[in-house]
Amino acid sequence: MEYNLQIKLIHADAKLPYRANEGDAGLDLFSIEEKIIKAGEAALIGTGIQMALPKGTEAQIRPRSGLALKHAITVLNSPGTIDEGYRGEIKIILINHGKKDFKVEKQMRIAQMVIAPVLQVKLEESNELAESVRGQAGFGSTGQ
Ligand SMILES: O=c1ccn([C@H]2C[C@H](O)[C@@H](COP(=O)(O)OP(=O)(O)OP(=O)(O)O)O2)c(=O)[nH]1
Ligand SMILES: [Mg+2]
Repeated sequence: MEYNLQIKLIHADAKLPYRANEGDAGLDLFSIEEKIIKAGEAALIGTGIQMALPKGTEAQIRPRSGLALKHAITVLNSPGTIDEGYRGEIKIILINHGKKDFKVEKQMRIAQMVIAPVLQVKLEESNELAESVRGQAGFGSTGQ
């Protein structure tokens, strides 16, 4: 099934998210800013877009592997969460894990977003939890 994703361009340099190939999960997001991110530092970069996500979905902001591999540039809060009801500008927190400064250019594709379904749950406080085979074992309990 196809859902409509409304996008509003709010800046002269803003571009619609870019799907490189039909069927790709990720829609690339463009920077509207030119900014140098110093080695080891993070920066908030504007995309110049606002969105109205389809009901029952979120957008996940993820790094682009090419930027990560070639320049050690990634998304600090990956995956960033865009809530369904958020109508502000989508912004990306990039971090430079490399040893060299990195220049973000205007209209550079800096991250990608994946639209994903969100289960709406009703919270139910309970003293007795449904039993499971794993129980409380975790954090390496099954070995290497
Ligand atoms: O990478 C991101 C992450 C978030 N947001 C926007 C959309 C999201 O719906 C809102 C809040 O994000 P989040 O819930 O991650 O941040 P918070 O620190 O919990 O802020 P809030 O108290 O506003 O929920 O900020 C972005 O534009 N980019
Ligand atoms: Mg929040």
